[in-house]
Amino acid sequence: MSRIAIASDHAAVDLKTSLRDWLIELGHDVLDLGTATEASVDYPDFGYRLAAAVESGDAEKGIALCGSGIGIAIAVNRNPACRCALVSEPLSARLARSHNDANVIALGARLIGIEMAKACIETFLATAFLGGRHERRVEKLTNPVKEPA
Ligand SMILES: O=C(CO)[C@H](O)[C@H](O)[C@H](O)COP(=O)(O)O
Repeated sequence: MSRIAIASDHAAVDLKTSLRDWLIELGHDVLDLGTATEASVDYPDFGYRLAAAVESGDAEKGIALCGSGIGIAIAVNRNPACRCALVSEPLSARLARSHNDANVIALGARLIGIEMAKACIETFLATAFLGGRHERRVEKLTNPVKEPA
């Protein structure tokens, strides 16, 4: 089973710990990149750390968490190796994989409960990229065109 990196700021540390333990119980290889306590930290540091793990191949997929999920999603997406989708329900998690080939999802710990977070993650991990017409579009995300058609 491929490795999953998980990272959060202080606002999502409790949810991260619960999700990490749940994923390990399910048999996943989980790389916990912090934070480890409720002491206030800056979400970009953890978003960049998670993105670097995906970029290097240390992890195939990532789960990024902060209070809203917004800040850490922005941070992860600063790394061109990552396509991070902020999701709050499983349909978005499925579309993020099937259409966008997202390799990271972001969740807002102050906005969703643990059961919804688990449902999003299960769908994210179980859904394959559809390819086809979506391949061309994802390629344009990887290599942005300066003058779009
Ligand atoms: O990045 C965010 C908002 O886009 C996250 O929700 C952060 O977790 C949040 O900003 C942290 O806020 P705090 O008041 O410092 O706990």
